[in-house]
Parts: sequence; C-alpha cells; structure tokens
Amino acid sequence: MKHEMVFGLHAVEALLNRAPERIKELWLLKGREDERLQGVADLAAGFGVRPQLCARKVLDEKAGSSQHQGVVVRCVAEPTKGEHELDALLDGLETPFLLVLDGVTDPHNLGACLRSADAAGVHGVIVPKDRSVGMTGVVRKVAVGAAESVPLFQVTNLARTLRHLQERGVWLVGAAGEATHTLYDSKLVGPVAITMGAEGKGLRRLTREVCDELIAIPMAGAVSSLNVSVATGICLFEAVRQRRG
Ligand SMILES: C[S@@+](CC[C@H](N)C(=O)[O-])C[C@H]1O[C@@H](n2cnc3c(N)ncnc32)[C@H](O)[C@@H]1O
Repeated sequence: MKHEMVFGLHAVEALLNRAPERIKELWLLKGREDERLQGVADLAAGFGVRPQLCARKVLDEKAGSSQHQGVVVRCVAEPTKGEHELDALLDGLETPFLLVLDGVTDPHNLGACLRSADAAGVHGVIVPKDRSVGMTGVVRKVAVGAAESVPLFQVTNLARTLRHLQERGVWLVGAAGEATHTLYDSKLVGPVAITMGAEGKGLRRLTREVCDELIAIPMAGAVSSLNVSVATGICLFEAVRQRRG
C-alpha cells in the first residue's frame, strides 16, 4: 500500500475530518503550547489516532519541508483519479464547472489553484499526468484543505479529454493573454471548463486549438501576464458572478 506525508494545520485537519481512517501516524511538535496543535491532537484522539511528540528537526525530515506548522501525518495515499472517475463525476452533474490546468509545474501554484477552485465551487480540477505537478505534500499544505475537498483528475492525453468534455456538452474556455476578446465578454453560465496555461509557456498549441473560445483578462499596466493562480481566481470568480441566481 502506498503511503504519503501530509503536513500543515489545515491540510491535516481536513484529512482528519474527511478520511481519518487513512491516517497511520501523526506527529506533533514537542514543547509548543499552541491551541491549534492541541485542537489537532484532540481531533485525532477522537478518531483513535495517538499523536507522537517530536523535535522540529524530526518533523522537518518527515515532511521534507520546514513548512509543516508543527504537524505531520503519514497516511495511505489516495488512489489517483483519471478519465473513468471524471466520467463518473460528469454523470452526476447537471451543470459541470471545471478547471483545467495545462501543465502547471509549481506545487505552490497548483495548491493555490485548488484553494480558489474550492472557494468558487468548482466540481473538479483536471491536469495532464506528464509535465505537470501532481498531488504532493506542498500542494496539500498550500491548498489549506482544498486538496481533500476538490477532486483532482490526472489524465493521460489532455487534448483527448478536452474533446471528450466537448462531446458531453462542456464549453471550453481557454485563458490566454493575447486573446482578442475578454473574460467579461464571455458567457460562463452553462457547463464550462476554464482552461489555464503553464507558468512559462501558457496554453499548448493543441489545447488552444481544442478550446471553443479564448479569453483575456484585460491588463492595464506594464506587465504582460498574471501569475497562473491569480488568473485562475479571476476567471473562476467571474464565472461564479455570472452563475449566481
Ligand atoms: C504566467 S501565464 C503564462 C504566460 C506565458 N508567457 C503566455 O504567453 O501565456 C500562465 C497562465 O495564466 C493565464 N493568464 C495569465 N495572465 C493572463 C491574462 N492577462 N489573460 C488571460 N489569461 C492569463 C493564462 O492561462 C496563462 O497561460
């Protein structure tokens, strides 16, 4: 059975609340009087998980990062979701609202996108299996619990998956700074997948070609593009605005 490390207060709390049975070990920072850490210890105890206290250096090693906020968990890894699970999700949705990330490689950006996706009520996030970051401890930490609430689908061939979404009636909107019409001219009320490009290269040619529509976020200043997670938040919340009521 594959195991993974989850760290950070929100990520561990979300795991305890959603899937405590996956947790095998839980370590807390020794010698710190902290209400949040005590809260995690109490929550864990309620699920029969006994926290082990250890020094910061040991936690750093277990997490492979110093950004653990005093709590690290070893848990059974969740099986990766792919095309089949995505189809099952679509079967149960009347008006899918999806986010596609075409090759985002920075775990901080994926974590931030998942966080925004959760806040916007996105049903699922789709990423290609290759040349793209998958679920990691840093992603979970940055996502502050959203990695546990928003399903992430890793697909073998993104262009094929996008065409499949189209066949199922999903409108594909690609975000590209050079597009000639803007996000605010776009209709985002029906079944929609908002597709964002990679940090360096943006949307790949094939992805661009498959999209039904390309939109730009108007830029008033000197810089030519936004960070992908910022652009994601802007696009998702324009869709939220349009989809209200
Ligand atoms: C850092 S940008 C990539 C910049 C890249 N040089 C390019 O040419 O697309 C990462 C992604 O964020 C989105 N993005 C950033 N700024 C945008 C804007 N002004 N309008 C639309 N999308 C934007 C796009 O999806 C883009 O592919």
